[in-house]
Amino acid sequence: MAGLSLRNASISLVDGERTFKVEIDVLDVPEGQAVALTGVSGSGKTLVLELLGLLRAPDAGASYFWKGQNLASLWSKGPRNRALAQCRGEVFGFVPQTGGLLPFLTVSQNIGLSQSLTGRMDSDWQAALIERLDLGDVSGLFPAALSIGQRQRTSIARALAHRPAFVIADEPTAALDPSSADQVLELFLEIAQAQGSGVILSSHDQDRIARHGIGQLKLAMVPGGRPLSRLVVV
Ligand SMILES: Nc1ncnc2c1ncn2[C@@H]1O[C@H](COP(=O)(O)OP(=O)(O)OP(=O)(O)O)[C@@H](O)[C@H]1O
Repeated sequence: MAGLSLRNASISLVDGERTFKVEIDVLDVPEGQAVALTGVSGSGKTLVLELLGLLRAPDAGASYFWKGQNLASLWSKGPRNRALAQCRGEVFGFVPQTGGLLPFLTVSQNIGLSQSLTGRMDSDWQAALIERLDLGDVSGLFPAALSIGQRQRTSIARALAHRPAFVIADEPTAALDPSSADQVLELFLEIAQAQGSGVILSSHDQDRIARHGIGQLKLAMVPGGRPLSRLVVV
């Protein structure tokens, strides 16, 4: 399969008295398609997105491949090694849950960041994103002066600007009203599809995901003693 292929992965968090584990037997993300991780709050959606985006190491024994490259092995030289950071920056674009914009950069500087970090400068594409995401009037403003929707659209533009193979978006519409959420999601999926990026997003809102025709992977808490969540096919 062309795309991301994760097998036999888990993430274990132990923090004093608190423990939490997510288990994933199989997770495939085809290139150029969108999938959504759903599940209740606290079921581990953000953790799995971080694992997929090389922001968090899986437990030992996981297999994680893209284009024949073993992405899981990139962690073997530590979390700050250059190959890991380079792969993360070049293959993925991120839309963090809170927007994650740098407060000291303007909208257009924030959007240009992913291009300058990867050396993929493309001012025409940057201008097209600003126009498509309706950010022209605010492109010179700093994030503090933006509405939540404008921040979210800026974050989406930044994640797409370097044309990553995959865009990872953590609850990209959670802070928006229902009609803006539908519009932003539609636009996001349309632009990602136009440039051939795969999209992996998380959402609480299974109805919205279904309405947009996005395939779903659900994280479900396993009943019983210890906090354990497992990915199930829905
Ligand atoms: N350091 C830690 N030690 C133990 N458990 C942790 C630690 N950090 C996070 N967790 C637990 O990991 C679980 C998964 O968190 P995560 O943020 O991935 O959930 P989520 O599904 O994205 O939630 P939400 O929808 O509310 O954003 C939570 O139950 C949280 O309590």
